[in-house]
Amino acid sequence: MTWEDDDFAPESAHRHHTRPTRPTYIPPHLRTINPHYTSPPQHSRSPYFPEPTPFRRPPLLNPSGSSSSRRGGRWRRGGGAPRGTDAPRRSPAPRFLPPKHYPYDDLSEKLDELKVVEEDAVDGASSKGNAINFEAYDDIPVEASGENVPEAVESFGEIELSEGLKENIRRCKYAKPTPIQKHAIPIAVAGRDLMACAQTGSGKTAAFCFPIISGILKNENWVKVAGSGRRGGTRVAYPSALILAPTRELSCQIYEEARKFGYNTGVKIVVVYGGAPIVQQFRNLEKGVDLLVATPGRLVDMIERAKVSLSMIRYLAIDEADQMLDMGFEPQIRKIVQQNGMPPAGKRQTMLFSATFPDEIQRLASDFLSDYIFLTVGRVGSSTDLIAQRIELVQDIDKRNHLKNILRAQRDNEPFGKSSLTLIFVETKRGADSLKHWLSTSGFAAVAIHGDKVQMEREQALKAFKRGATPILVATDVASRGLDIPHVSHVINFDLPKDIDSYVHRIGRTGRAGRSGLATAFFSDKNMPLAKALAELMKESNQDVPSWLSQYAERSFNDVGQGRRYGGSKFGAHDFRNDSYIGNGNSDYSSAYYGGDSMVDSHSSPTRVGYVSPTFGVRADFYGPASHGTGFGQEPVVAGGWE
Ligand SMILES: Nc1ncnc2c1ncn2[C@@H]1O[C@H](COP(=O)(O)OP(=O)(O)OP(=O)(O)O)[C@@H](O)[C@H]1O
Repeated sequence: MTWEDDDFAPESAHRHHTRPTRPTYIPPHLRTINPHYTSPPQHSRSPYFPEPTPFRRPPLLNPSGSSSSRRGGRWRRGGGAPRGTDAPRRSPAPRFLPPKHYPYDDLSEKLDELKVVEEDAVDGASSKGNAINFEAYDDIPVEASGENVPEAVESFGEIELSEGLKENIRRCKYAKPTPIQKHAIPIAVAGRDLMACAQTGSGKTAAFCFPIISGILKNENWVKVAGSGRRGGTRVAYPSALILAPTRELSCQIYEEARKFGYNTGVKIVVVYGGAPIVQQFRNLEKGVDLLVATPGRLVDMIERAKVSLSMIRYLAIDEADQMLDMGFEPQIRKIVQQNGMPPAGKRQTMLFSATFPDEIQRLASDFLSDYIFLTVGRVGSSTDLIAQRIELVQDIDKRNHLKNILRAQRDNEPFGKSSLTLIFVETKRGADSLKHWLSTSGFAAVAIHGDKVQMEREQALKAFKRGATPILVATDVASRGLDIPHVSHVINFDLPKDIDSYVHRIGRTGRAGRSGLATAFFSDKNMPLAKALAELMKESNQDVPSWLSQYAERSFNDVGQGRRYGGSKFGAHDFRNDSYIGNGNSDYSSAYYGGDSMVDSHSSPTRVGYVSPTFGVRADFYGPASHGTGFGQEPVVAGGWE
């Protein structure tokens, strides 16, 4: 079984992480409400990103369990277990009580906020365009380390991209680069290897596609040699660029995006992924391919059948790179990158992207890179501040009713006839089918997607969801990464994942590209070990942490230690190379800037000073037609919303 065929159940390789001390980054739109933030705001808060309304409902636990989200940041080691009746009575334990009263009014408030955001025009931009709200932040933490880091740019015009690509960027209505694009594209265009981290929905796909497509176009002679040829009677594809992604759906999405960017340029783009008829994919390859997008399992299959050769690869991009190198899939990636004739690091250009990048994975990944630059835009492993997060204490037995009530409240609150989309994550494939069935019989049109579904079913489910025909999608983690579905306004973690990175990616299916989003999680006693990481993440994202969660966080830390399996903080991940350099006198690495305060490590010299300014926010267009349609003779793309 290949890994794109399976759901992701991160049972292994969870490791210990330490969290560097950094001043808390407060986005401008929240600064006025943070009592600890001293610098004055640089500009008035954007009307399009209103302050999250604090959730006023008291937590569903006994009143003795009070703690402040702002005060709950100190974790003590040691101590006894709170679970079960044998727990030592050191302090009053927060008790799970069945929810008596659901905070639906809060939910309505949040959804109201979202609607305001969605309805307002941004800078007079067309509701159909990909208008970016550049006032969403005026600064964002950026860290770039490595030697001779190329300068960031403020506009696409400043970057040496091929003309055909620039034309397509205009067609896509990408008026300005997003922060990750401002930094990553110049680095990549300069031919440097790159390990890049940026928050979910912040435009990483274009950040690796643009340099690759431009590079292919600039090296047309190379392209002529690549493409396809014959070996021993069979036709072999010789792509010059390879993009690897973990799931079939994400591969297809990247392919569609790349096709938009490569439109009318002559760059041949092909996708291969498991579950779809291989013969058709052979045929596509035989027509020649410059840029191949692939899932690892199907690609290995193609290589073994001598349908693809990697010997001409010049550009390699791995999306969701941390996941691609975690969970036992590393051998498959090594096989592709190191054992099948691909030019070695240094002879090819390698770019790794993700929103989360733990040190251990960085260490593994560095095998594939040469003299690379480590770039983080936004806090690594952090969720975007555009997502309002709610954590509710709900026991397993109560979850379905609780969900039904939330969905009902949401539906009652829909003013436009067409519902916004709700993505519900569950733990197991069977759980997904069962919940989908129950929702359908309870009057909520739902579809399910998971690794046991045949590809056709997966595609149909996703399509129905995107169109809004079935506005609820119940999914396992197979849908947690990368998928860009613009109208997802609410992500519900019916079952919380076991590690915090999965949570970050799951909730990142909303609040994308500058839009606001809402993420609700049902926290049951099973999730106790995730409490600490969850509370920290919420604090990092300027969310109000329920006092009961802060209490659990302290307890789970004491009981479970920092086991990575259940979270283990990865926040503030940084170039792991700095760890080894600190103290040995090497000063080549590291610069880090958070909000207004530069934090230059005394052991290192800065390679870049300043903020990304301005940054990024797309005018949300909930109920409009496809906002990503290219309008130049292509099928609507995957990211097209209501197709
Ligand atoms: N410069 C830009 N201007 C306008 N829209 C953009 C720009 N760059 C990207 N987008 C849009 O932003 C959305 C999110 O981009 P993308 O899917 O690449 O995010 P991501 O960072 O890869 O997210 P994830 O971490 O979830 O994979 C897409 O709909 C994309 O079309």
